[in-house]
Amino acid sequence: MATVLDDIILGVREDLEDRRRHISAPEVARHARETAPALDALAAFRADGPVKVISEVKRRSPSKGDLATIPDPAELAAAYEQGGATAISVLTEQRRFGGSIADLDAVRASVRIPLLRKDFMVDHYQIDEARAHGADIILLIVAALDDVLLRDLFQHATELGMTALVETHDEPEIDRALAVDAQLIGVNARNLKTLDVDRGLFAELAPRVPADRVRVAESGIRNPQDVADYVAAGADAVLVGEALVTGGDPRSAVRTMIEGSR
Ligand SMILES: O=C(O)c1ccccc1NCC(=O)[C@H](O)[C@H](O)COP(=O)(O)O
Repeated sequence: MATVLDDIILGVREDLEDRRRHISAPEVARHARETAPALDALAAFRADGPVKVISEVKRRSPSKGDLATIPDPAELAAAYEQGGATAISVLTEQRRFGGSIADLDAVRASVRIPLLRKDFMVDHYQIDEARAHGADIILLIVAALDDVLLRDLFQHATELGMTALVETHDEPEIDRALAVDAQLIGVNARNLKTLDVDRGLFAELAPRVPADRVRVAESGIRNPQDVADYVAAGADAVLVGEALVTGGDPRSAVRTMIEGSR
């Protein structure tokens, strides 16, 4: 039976073919190479100081439906940056998350910190697009890729000077992330096949990720206590969406999460 992740990727591939008909792959690749160099996201995550927060622009989701309208993603991202976010994640998938490449452009124009294009990457074209629109980081979901494609997309991002956030959900996926030499490794508490969230998963899996890698706890983070728990379990960074877009004061929410983890 098809999983939620399978369905999302089916739609992503259809939308990708549409865009490819409008702007050819060589053209997007040329734009990607002509764009100002990507910011060094790894350096930002490895800098001294408290936990790093990746703050997400997220309108809706398969698990929760509508979360926030976010009429001005640039304003939201600026609030995140003022609150002390290390990076901004922009969900660009349209069908299930209500995002777009236009959101990426708007956010890029409003912040100076590294930008993650959060989407379901299956093709060089999407990585070129991400770079051409100012993203510094792309997401690679191990569960969505075979080893050959994972390595190929990882190498392509690296060649463009980008950082890949390689997302895992179990031990074999961590081993696959390590096999491509991923430096930024996410453990998603949300199972993308069932949408169940397990906040205890990070603590179980983190010891398998070498300490010289940046360990990111993703999803289901509700408050500063959750962040503190993840830091105690070895997280260098957390990725937060829903709690920030629904809380009403994104700037203080980011700041409180950082302060609460000290
Ligand atoms: O959020 C979902 O329901 C979802 C479902 C299927 C695939 C991906 C999904 N989310 C993407 C993310 O990874 C999250 O937006 C991100 O980790 C933030 O999660 P949260 O803080 O729980 O909003």
